[in-house]
Amino acid sequence: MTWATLPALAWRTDRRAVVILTAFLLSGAVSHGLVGVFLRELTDGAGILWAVAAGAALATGVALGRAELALMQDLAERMGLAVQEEILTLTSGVPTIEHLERPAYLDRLQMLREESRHLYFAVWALALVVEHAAQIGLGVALMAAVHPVLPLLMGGAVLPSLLVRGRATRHLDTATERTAETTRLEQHLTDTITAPDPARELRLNAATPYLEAKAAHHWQEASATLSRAGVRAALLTFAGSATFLAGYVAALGCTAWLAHRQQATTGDIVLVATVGVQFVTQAARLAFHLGSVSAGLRATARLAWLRRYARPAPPATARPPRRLTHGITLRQVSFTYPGTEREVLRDLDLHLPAGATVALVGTHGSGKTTLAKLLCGLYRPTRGEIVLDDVPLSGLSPADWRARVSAVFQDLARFELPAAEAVGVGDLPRLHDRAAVTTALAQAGGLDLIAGLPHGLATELGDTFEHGVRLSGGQWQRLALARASMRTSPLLLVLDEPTASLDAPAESAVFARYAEAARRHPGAVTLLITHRFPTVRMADLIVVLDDGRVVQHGSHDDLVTRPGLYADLYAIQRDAL
Ligand SMILES: Nc1ncnc2c1ncn2[C@@H]1O[C@H](COP(=O)(O)OP(=O)(O)OP(=O)(O)O)[C@@H](O)[C@H]1O
Repeated sequence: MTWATLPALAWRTDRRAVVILTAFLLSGAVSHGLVGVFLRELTDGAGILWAVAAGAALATGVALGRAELALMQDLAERMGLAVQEEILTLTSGVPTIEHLERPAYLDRLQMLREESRHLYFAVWALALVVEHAAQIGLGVALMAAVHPVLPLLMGGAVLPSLLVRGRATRHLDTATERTAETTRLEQHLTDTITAPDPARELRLNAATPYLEAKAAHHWQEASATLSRAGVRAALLTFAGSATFLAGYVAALGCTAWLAHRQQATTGDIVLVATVGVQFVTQAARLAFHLGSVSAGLRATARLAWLRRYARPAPPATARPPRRLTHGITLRQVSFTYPGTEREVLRDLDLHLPAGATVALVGTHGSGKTTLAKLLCGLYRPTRGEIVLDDVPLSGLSPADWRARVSAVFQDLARFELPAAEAVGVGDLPRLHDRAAVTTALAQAGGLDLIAGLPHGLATELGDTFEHGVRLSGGQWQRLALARASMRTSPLLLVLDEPTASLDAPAESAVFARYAEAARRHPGAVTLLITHRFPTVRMADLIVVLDDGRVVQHGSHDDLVTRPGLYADLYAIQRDAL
């Protein structure tokens, strides 16, 4: 990322506005400089016309400043919006989801989202840097005409001051970076306290004060770090301003001395006083705006990181088969979540036959959901490979593969949309296809749910809308199931505990329908994850995971008679009934 990135962003947003703005900025700079010249001539007795000219120059400067302001505001706003849109597109375009689940990436994204606001000011600041630099250049020329030492006195004070201010900005940025995680934690706790879903549990446990105290602690920790950095930055800024002032006083003293020796006129003193004041304020503003520009540059650097990170995957070497004939095979697949040490899946060798309904069984944390995420292409195996018939999954474009996968996960999305759309987004090209939505709902057993809604499929769902209908957990699950049923020919259907809120017979009925559908479309694999054995036993193949390894696989009748984890888990559940 270079300085050119910011003007390039502005140029991309609106060329005409950039050209007009530059003309305004330069004319504004000249009119400000001319005020000093006119005042000098007036002081040295050149007549009333110079006073009028000084007033006109000042008025022009002010008028141009107003116009600039409006133009810049509009341009910067549009640029900020374009960048926000780009962040959203890039974030959602990353083929895997590790950037959404990994703290280090979340911190970077959080900072990018926050800093993208700096972009708004940075372009603005960059324009002002150009204006102030032009004004300072003009001031230097005018002072040099009185005596060459004057700009040196002023300029000698500018450089150290700019460096000091740069350090002040760096202090603030380092503090923001260091507090990113704490701020995120505080935000998470505050959201938890104020969100409607956790409210019940929080009230019953009376845990709100505890979470509030924890959030306050994180907030205090972050704000203490930030305010320490703020104080340091303020002291440095003060030191910078003092250096400027010293230069100004020295330049004015020097001109008075020159006037005393008849080497300068009284008008020159007025000129240096006027230009000097402008110089001091312009240099202070220049330093301030340079700080904003450098904050913007850091934001663009993070944007560049996101662009690199979200770079499209290498071109696909194959396309997904139209239907599976052999099935999905895992060869020595291992997986470690990025940023962690522990392998959560280890050396999996597994074949999921085409047309089969496969149940994944295992204790909590054994790796079932992780395996499902790998199969869906949401993560890539750390070692080993996944093969569809004879096509390696790594050779497919992520978008091509995901277009052939349907899934419901435990932490399903609650789309607060009209009911028809909340289901239809499962297959965007058929979002408004009422017949397809109804068929999907029938498959998920959700038709009664829709019949009970005040406006049927047109009912707005969720609490966000005033007239939105609040659904139960089980009802949201029905809709998620229906959404996953929108695609008619997925090669992989993943149902990861999508019916945990239903009772066991209702869950069995749902799975029986999906198992039946799988038999009718034998070119796909249906993967069930559930802890309920009446459902598990329906599967053609049961895979038992323990601590990231496949420890058993086979049919229910086969596994239940063999000593092992499956028989143990089955016995525990049977005895509990
Ligand atoms: N995003 C993540 N980052 C790091 N570790 C994770 C992440 N998601 C899961 N894990 C870890 O991976 C292991 C397997 O988790 P997974 O969710 O796959 O288990 P599971 O068998 O589906 O459990 P459950 O039956 O409770 O749903 C767990 O130890 C979990 O802590």
